[in-house]
Amino acid sequence: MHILTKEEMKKIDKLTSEEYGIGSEILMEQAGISIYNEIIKNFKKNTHFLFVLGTGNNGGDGLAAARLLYNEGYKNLKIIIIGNNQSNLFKKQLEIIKKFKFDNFIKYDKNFENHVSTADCIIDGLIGIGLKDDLKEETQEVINIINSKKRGIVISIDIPSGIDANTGKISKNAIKADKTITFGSYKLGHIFFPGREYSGKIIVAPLSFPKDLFSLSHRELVTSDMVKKLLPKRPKFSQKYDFGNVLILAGSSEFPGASVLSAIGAQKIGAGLVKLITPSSLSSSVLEHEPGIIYKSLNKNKFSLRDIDIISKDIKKASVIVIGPGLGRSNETMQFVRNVVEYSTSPIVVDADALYAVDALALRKNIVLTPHVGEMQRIVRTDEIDIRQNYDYTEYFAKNKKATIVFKDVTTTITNGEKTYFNITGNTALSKGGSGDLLTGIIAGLIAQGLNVMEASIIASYLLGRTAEIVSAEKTEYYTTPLDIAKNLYKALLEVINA
Ligand SMILES: NC(=O)C1=CN([C@@H]2O[C@H](COP(=O)(O)OP(=O)(O)OC[C@H]3O[C@@H](n4cnc5c(N)ncnc54)[C@H](O)[C@@H]3O)[C@@H](O)[C@H]2O)[C@@H](O)CC1
Ligand SMILES: [K+]
Repeated sequence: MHILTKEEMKKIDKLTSEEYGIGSEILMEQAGISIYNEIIKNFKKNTHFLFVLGTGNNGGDGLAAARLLYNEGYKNLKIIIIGNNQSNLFKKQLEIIKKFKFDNFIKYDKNFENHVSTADCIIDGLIGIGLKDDLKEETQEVINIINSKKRGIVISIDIPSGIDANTGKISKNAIKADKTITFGSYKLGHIFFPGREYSGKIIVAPLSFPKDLFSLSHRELVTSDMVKKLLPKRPKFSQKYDFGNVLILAGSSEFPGASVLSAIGAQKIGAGLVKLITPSSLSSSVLEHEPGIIYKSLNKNKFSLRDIDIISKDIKKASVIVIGPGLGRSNETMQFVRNVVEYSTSPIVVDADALYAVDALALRKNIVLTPHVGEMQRIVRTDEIDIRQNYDYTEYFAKNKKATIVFKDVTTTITNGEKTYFNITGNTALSKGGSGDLLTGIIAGLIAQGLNVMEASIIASYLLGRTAEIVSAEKTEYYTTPLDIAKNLYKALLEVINA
């Protein structure tokens, strides 16, 4: 599913009308029908509805839905219109609903609170993708009353009013919806916080938009279907060398655990051979978890420059390298990282401490950087931009550095600067030390099986998040650890494969 900016949505709207002859009036009627259909599935005819509408096309959709309900015998409907500048389509919808003899329009006055608190269902059609600048005071007030006095269910049309469709940011205030019915496809504001939270459950009504038009967006949501299609094949006539060779250069005497999780991740996702080389022997516990992993310790505290000579054969043999988890950040180790990246031509997953060397690395498209929020903010070297709210900056950075980035956050951004995928599976069970190391290993294990770095990152992010959801449904988000997730990865895999 493509994820659109408001500009892209407007362009698709325009092309649907101009190139395909399906005009905005038809689309608005369809929007109304899709809201109507969602409502009649869930509410009886005696339900008390309050439609709170602006005067743009978002409000027009609301009028269409209200009229359809009224016509079908839903008589307890009140409509309140906020604002003056009526769009042409809004005016038309207003004329139509009046022809149906609907006249229960209420004014915005001191009784508004009462209308809000007695409604079983409030439909928010104040503002959609047409939000401009900061919310006007009156609109802020209306939203405040709805959020604080509502008793019933709140359904937003297209996007909760007050949420910027391009960023998910709140403009002064925004409706907290239980459900949002959007049109054509997701907008970016639905998947970035706080918009994602304010949207509640999101339903996408396709309307008559031609599917081909959505490809004008280079951004997509990672879905189970997508993951299923991308999963590497495991032909019967094969052997371990067909599933690739993962080399993990990770760990130190100070941080021996991270490398273990990376190695387990690579093994559990199906890599043919996983070799973990660590400086310290403290990571040998990996063998208790997965004796199939090849483990080698250099019997020292941390990697340093000359270690490249000892492992050069391994580097040549590797179909993919992981470098970073638990390395520490000493100068010598950073030099080691730089040398490995220069020496190898294979795909490399650069994570954690190795990201500290990023400025000095010769990056290329088959190098994946996997920063979390703090690391990402640091590697883009600017405090002026809140990187969590500026996916386009992450895209720009990837393009500029010619690398692939997996920016791990509640909404994970996977981008090479040309195509971008957002993953929204996962929960707070992942906000724990070690889950990034596990992800890194899973990405590498998938690359080893022949996927490109983008494909591997898409699948790994989805599966990690989905497994966290499945495991914590049983064990809670408090209790679930990266090792639990690693051991249960098969559950998300089965879910995807059997879907
Ligand atoms: N784009 C499409 O293809 C389709 C769009 N439709 C609807 O049309 C909407 C977009 O319509 P419009 O472009 O008319 O815009 P909107 O209706 O989303 O927004 C304009 C309205 O919001 C008010 N507004 C904007 N900024 C404000 C602020 N800061 N404070 C207070 N009020 C503010 C304006 O006064 C106006 O009443 C979509 O969200 C969707 O609901 C649907 O009819 C289906 C098809
Ligand atoms: K809205």
